[in-house]
Amino acid sequence: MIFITRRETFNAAHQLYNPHWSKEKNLEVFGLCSNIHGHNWELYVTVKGEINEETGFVMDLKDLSKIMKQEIVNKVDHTFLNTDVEFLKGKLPSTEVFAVEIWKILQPIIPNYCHGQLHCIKLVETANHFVEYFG
Ligand SMILES: Nc1nc2c(c(=O)[nH]1)N=C([C@H](O)[C@H](O)COP(=O)(O)OP(=O)(O)OP(=O)(O)O)CN2
Repeated sequence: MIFITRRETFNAAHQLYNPHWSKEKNLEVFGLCSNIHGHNWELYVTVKGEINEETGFVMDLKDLSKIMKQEIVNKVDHTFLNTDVEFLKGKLPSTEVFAVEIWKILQPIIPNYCHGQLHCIKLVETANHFVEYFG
């Protein structure tokens, strides 16, 4: 078993704000992140599998890049995650929630391109924190 990873980047704004709470409670829980603010996000997608003897690949990383762009990056780049993105509608787009929703989209698609499977979604929100989701 070997693990391969592709990185893509995008810019998007979000707001950590629970609409069922008062503005004061949101400020207390989320601090300044309860205001709309933007990030330069990094998305790492890791696929695990065996090496194909004919290609030397687990999966063509160009295919993985194409899938990440089509399914995720093109839908979130330069958006406001709370309202503009269909797959995040009605959700509080913390990095954790965002990573889980990305997994749900990519997990069934990867096996169409290779014998491998999705292993990890790593979503980097700032230079100092990131989330990893293994399904
Ligand atoms: N568990 C989570 N905690 C936090 C999330 C999150 O998605 N999941 N998000 C945020 C904010 O969006 C925020 O923008 C992060 O900003 P900040 O903490 O200022 O960023 P840094 O980590 O880069 O800065 P430090 O000064 O090192 O704290 C907050 N929490």
